[in-house]
Amino acid sequence: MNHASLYHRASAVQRRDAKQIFEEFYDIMQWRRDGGDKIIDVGSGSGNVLMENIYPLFPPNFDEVMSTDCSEKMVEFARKNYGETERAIFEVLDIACKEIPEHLNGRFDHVLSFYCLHWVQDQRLALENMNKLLRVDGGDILLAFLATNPIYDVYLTLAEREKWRCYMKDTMKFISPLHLSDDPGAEFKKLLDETGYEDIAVQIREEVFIYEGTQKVKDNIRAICPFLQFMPESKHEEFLEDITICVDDMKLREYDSEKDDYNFITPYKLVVVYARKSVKSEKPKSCDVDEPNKQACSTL
Ligand SMILES: C[S@@+](CC[C@H](N)C(=O)[O-])C[C@H]1O[C@@H](n2cnc3c(N)ncnc32)[C@H](O)[C@@H]1O
Ligand SMILES: CC(C)=CCC/C(C)=C/CC/C(C)=C/C(=O)O
Repeated sequence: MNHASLYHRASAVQRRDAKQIFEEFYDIMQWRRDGGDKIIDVGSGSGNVLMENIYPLFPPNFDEVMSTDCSEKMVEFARKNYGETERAIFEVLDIACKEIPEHLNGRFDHVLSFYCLHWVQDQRLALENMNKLLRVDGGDILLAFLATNPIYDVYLTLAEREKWRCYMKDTMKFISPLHLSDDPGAEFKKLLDETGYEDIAVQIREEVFIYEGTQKVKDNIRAICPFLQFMPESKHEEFLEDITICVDDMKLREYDSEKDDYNFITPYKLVVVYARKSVKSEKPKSCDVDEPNKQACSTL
């Protein structure tokens, strides 16, 4: 995704969900007693959700928030628009990178990520990297991302059509890894169990968002659709029009006679995750503890 200014204007559902979830989980997050919390946001995009909707909700004595994204254009846009905000820093970070940059290892108390992980095919690696970002003695993650969304079914339909097929190769690469899962919650919980987390809460929320007006839904799709970059700009409007017709075929488009326009009903499944970094207590190295039935030290 690189359309920072488009996304900045067309991200209402993302703003709504991120704010609601952060407010909901605020009290169970492990804020430091002495303040000084370091927070990283993964996949911040244009920065508006983090800086305008989440930042004002941080505890007053937090130390720093790092806004990150794999897209240099997004990070540049966020830094340009929010770079003067105190205690806010901006860095490029691909959460599915092979190795977390050394200066980020074990630096943070909290990892946040909203509407990003459905863009990441290797979610196991992403969770492993998030774990490395957290300080060695603990920390927590708060995530929200899509399991399913009707836009993915639209992509799969249009990718079969002769006129769009050549622009929509590797369609599955741009669809949430959990979109076709029978049990997205169990699948993701298993990943968390296997990547060093505990006190895990995974919820699959059935949500609905209504885009009022054809232009509004096209703007939102234009902001996030990964296939437009592969086709000439002269075909964009036709592609977007075909999407709205496909949505109509799915019975998700409703005519509003008062406005002489359409509303677009979007039922989606949102994965909401809270978890804490597992902190293995150091087992005593000594074997001189005289306890009954104590196993031989070799098995410590
Ligand atoms: C839909 S935007 C979400 C932006 C913001 N978090 C929000 O809630 O609106 C998804 C962002 O995730 C970024 N992204 C996708 N894959 C990523 C990855 N592997 N590492 C970091 N960011 C990634 C995209 O560049 C894009 O800016
Ligand atoms: C009815 C219908 C298909 C509406 C389009 C909904 C829409 C714009 C979904 C975007 C989902 C998505 C990938 C969001 C994101 O990553 O922020």
